[in-house]
Amino acid sequence: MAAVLIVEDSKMVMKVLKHVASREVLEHDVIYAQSRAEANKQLESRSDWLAAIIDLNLPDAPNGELVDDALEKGIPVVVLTGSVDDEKRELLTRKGIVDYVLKEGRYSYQYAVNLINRLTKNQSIKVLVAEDSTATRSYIREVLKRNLFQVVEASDGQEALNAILADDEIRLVLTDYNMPNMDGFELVHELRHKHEKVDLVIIGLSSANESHLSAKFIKSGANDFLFKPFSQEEFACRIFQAVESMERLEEMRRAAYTDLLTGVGNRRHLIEKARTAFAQAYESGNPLALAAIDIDQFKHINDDYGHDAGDAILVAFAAQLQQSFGRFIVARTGGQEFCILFSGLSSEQAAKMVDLVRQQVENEFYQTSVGEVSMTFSAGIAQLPAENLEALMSDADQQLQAAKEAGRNQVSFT
Ligand SMILES: Nc1nc2c(ncn2[C@@H]2O[C@H](COP(=O)(O)OP(=O)(O)OP(=O)(O)O)[C@@H](O)[C@H]2O)c(=O)[nH]1
Repeated sequence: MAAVLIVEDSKMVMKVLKHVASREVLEHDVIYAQSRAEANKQLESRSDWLAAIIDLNLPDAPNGELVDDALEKGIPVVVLTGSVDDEKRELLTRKGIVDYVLKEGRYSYQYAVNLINRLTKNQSIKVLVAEDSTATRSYIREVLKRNLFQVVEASDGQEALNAILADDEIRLVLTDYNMPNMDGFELVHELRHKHEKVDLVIIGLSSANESHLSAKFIKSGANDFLFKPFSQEEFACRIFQAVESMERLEEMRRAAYTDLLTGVGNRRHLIEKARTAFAQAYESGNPLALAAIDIDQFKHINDDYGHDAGDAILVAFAAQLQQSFGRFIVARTGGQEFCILFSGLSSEQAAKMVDLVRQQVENEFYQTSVGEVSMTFSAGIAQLPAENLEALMSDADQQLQAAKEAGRNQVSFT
């Protein structure tokens, strides 16, 4: 667990910071100090610092000396300051801090702490900078690195395109317009053939005297644009805003495709995945099977042990399916019904795998708040050819009914 240092001499401000940090910074050790001497002792005691929030004026460091100490150690710093003017802003930017926050009340402390969480997430975001000017590229790289992003660089559009096609982890692209081999618009066009706005955020860079380019960037498919030259402050704000909206969309998409109770995929997830799996199976001639799985006599379980116990069993069973069939597509498609899409397997091969889990389940007890409960399930499995997912599901359902009618706790397949 990396550490975050918070240094503030005012007891009242520290109280607010502690309150906010204890609620918001959950992934790190948060260490507090009230002076430069105390903070430096802490800084010496370990080396895994993620970042620091430091008051610019401390009794034993009245001119930001502790900010310099931390920056010298390569620790990203968010500065707390009582006032700011152009001169101070310029000085702080030159020092290479992440950001400064005016001590204006609760919201500003919340903002400072949020920046720590932003830095944490930035560590796993890869950004590609496509820019032919070495000076601008290295300026952008420095600002991105200061904010803990991973940075990949390209000096023209073609190089950028190749890098992105070869690396799925690139989530954000900053692209200049004027570049050799392929310009920024062409790059955006090419990228939008493959990546939607939520998968890959693109920000165009254009000079203020070419203001028409900004709208053209957006029309070509960029998410946003920035006029050059930009201040570090503006740049970071725009990047954060773009990344946060990507994360929000991602979260919405995840929620739309996830079953709320069990956390496995829902019917929509299955339908979405099946579309690609069907196309691949028909193209390659590889087999594809679908299992419809239904817990036996689930109504009795609810009646005998209560709805909460029923829910606990659904959660545990879904986790078991996910663990056993994680490399395939697992979805909860109804109350006590689950489906598994087996790409590359015939229904006979899938049936063997499902039957192993069936045997495991019949010999197991599930922990619930009212004690241990045992259960069984039945499964029906069908395979291609089928016209579409609905037809395959209907074939699998017929097999499931056959398994139920034959006495439950068994697997039937075509
Ligand atoms: N606890 C709980 N129960 C649910 C949920 N969704 C559906 N059920 C219950 O699942 C039961 C399904 O009952 P039936 O369709 O009669 O099927 P069954 O009792 O499993 O019987 P067979 O399928 O014939 O073996 C109903 O009692 C539903 O209320 C859920 O999210 N949580």
